[in-house]
Amino acid sequence: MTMALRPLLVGNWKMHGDGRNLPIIAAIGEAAQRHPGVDVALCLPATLIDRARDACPGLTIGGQDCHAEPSGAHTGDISALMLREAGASLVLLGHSERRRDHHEGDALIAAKVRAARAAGLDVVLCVGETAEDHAAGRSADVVREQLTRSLAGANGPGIAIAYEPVWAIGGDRTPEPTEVEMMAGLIRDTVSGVRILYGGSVTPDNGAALFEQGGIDGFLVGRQSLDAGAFKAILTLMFRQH
Ligand SMILES: O=C[C@H](O)COP(=O)(O)O
Repeated sequence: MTMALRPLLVGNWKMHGDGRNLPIIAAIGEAAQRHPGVDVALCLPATLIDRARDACPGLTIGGQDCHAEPSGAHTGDISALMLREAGASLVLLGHSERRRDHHEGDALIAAKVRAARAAGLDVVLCVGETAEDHAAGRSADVVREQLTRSLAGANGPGIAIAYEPVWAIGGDRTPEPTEVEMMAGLIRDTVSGVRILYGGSVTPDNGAALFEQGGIDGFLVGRQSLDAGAFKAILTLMFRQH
């Protein structure tokens, strides 16, 4: 029998937000307290982590990337230990925007996963195929390979996998819930004991069907996490269905 895992809702603010947006974070923190059956996290720009931690002690705060080394001559980078010290307890790794903008490959991402776990951070590892791979019917192969190479054996409750088809991010297109369910099954068969999230253009409108039929444990939400009302609506639909 498969044990039900606690639902997890993660917001990713990407390179958005400054001190003026702390009230949004506080509103999300309050909503999270009212929905104790769902774990809620916000992955923020590093500049906001300590202020968000102070403003919302109950909310899980995450970073959006970390270096594979604990310290060193790496101008502009941030280590997992630094994120932890600032107040983060999880980190997103392998997001397709990091793979695209910084040419991150699976071996580097695996090293970052190891560094994050060694620093005591939970990890949300992002995987997903491009539009080209999707059109060619290679989604399952691509995701299986990314999982195997980027995780390098890491598994268990400190890891969540976000299935984010690259072609669904930042637009208004999502896969059918049945397609998400198939990929969630593949991920579950490849890695044990992890929570599985779907990410890519999630909204309060499409979230219910994806959550109900997608075989997932939650969402990784981009744009709609910058809008406290929309993010709370997604949280509410997960809570209702749990
Ligand atoms: O990390 C979040 C994803 O890239 C999804 O972003 P989006 O919800 O704006 O499409």
